[in-house]
Amino acid sequence: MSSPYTVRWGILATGMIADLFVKDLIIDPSTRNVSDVKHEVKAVASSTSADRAKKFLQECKVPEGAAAYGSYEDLVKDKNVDIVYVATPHSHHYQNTMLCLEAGKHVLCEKAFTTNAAQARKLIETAKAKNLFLMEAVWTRFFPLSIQIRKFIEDGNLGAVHRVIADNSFGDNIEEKYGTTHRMINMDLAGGCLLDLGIYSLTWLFQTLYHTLPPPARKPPKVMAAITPYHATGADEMTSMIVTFPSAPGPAPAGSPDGNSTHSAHGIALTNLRVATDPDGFNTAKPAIRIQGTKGEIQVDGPAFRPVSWRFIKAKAEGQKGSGEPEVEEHECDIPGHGMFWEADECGRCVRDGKTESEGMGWEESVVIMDVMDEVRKQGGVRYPSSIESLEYPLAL
Ligand SMILES: NC(=O)C1=CN([C@@H]2O[C@H](COP(=O)(O)OP(=O)(O)OC[C@H]3O[C@@H](n4cnc5c(N)ncnc54)[C@H](OP(=O)(O)O)[C@@H]3O)[C@@H](O)[C@H]2O)C=CC1
Ligand SMILES: O=C1OC[C@@H](O)[C@H](O)[C@H]1O
Repeated sequence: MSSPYTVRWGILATGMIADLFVKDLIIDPSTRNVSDVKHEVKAVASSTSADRAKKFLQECKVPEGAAAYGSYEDLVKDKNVDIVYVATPHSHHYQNTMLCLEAGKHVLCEKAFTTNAAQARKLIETAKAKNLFLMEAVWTRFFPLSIQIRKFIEDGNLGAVHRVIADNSFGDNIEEKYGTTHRMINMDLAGGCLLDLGIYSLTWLFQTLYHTLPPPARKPPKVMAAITPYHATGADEMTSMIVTFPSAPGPAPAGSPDGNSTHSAHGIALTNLRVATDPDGFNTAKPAIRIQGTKGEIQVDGPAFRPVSWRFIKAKAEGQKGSGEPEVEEHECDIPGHGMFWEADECGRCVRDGKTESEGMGWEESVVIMDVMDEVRKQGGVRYPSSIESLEYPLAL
């Protein structure tokens, strides 16, 4: 057996998610039956101070030897780093990712990829020109659960998929919890539920209705949206989207016009900071996601960003509707850690194999999703400050 490929990581920022990501990186990959790649944290940078970076390394129990920097500029100069994980607020992804790419580093950038689709396109153009790997860190897509569900649909088990309903909402007293400056509702940091939480609802629509089609059959959807802004900052606190996909998995209904081998589907993507997916507040709603086809329904239990269970409920045949219990297949998918290591493994394999993008979360799909979010914000009248929507680089924010 050949030895595993070692992925040498640099960590840009030391906030909440960087902590969880690094703790996952240092888990032994054999605990998730992975033997072809392994991870080393080579350096961490904090824009606050080098001391903050040092403390972060200690708190995350990173093995001795990793460098601690007090600036992101220093991190990207480190020759021991191959790929940088960008874990700053949405507002800063474009500038920070560009910094890494310009320095010749591969990048895994947290969701939402950028503040708008134009920034995403520019980053991709840069990665392509420099032959560097770049991926939006939509970790949920790399869960075995997501892969199982996509395959289940691709294999035709749902028949024609006509509707997906996905919710990722946190019910909080926003005034008390976030005030006016927290990144969740701060317009200067591209806050609001759409980019932070709604991206997962959209992920479920896209990974089931779009990604399950062969690439030439994927058609960008149309969206109708409603947004309610937070009175204190203008960030979106309630966002509901109806997304129409012109082609969706499974056969077209009998009698469809000649040459129309496909059919459309509706996706309902919901996100909200005032009411939760689940009133118990832990977001474990059963289900948070419903994927509905002619042969039955997949239900995925919440939270939409970290689900561990799903079921298939078989549609009853004509004549049997309304009688007896439905046939149900239950699936449990344990996560040996937080679950961010699967996306990290994917990055490692792509870098090892000289790929610039991942099939699981490809560039085109990230851009189409950003296009949808741009349109949602346009319809809802939400605009971030021009500096954080700018394509200018470098720009001090
Ligand atoms: N995949 C997932 O499950 C999750 C993903 N996320 C995503 O991760 C990103 C960061 O979220 P999270 O870790 O919760 O955020 P935090 O506020 O906890 O951390 C963000 C970090 O970014 C750095 N930073 C640089 N500039 C700024 C600035 N102007 N204001 C605030 N922070 C700044 C800081 O690190 P330093 O001082 O060290 O430079 C800060 O600690 C977002 O894109 C979010 O959507 C968040 C939570 C879960
Ligand atoms: O990505 C995320 O998933 C988990 C949430 O707690 C967090 O706010 C969000 O950024």
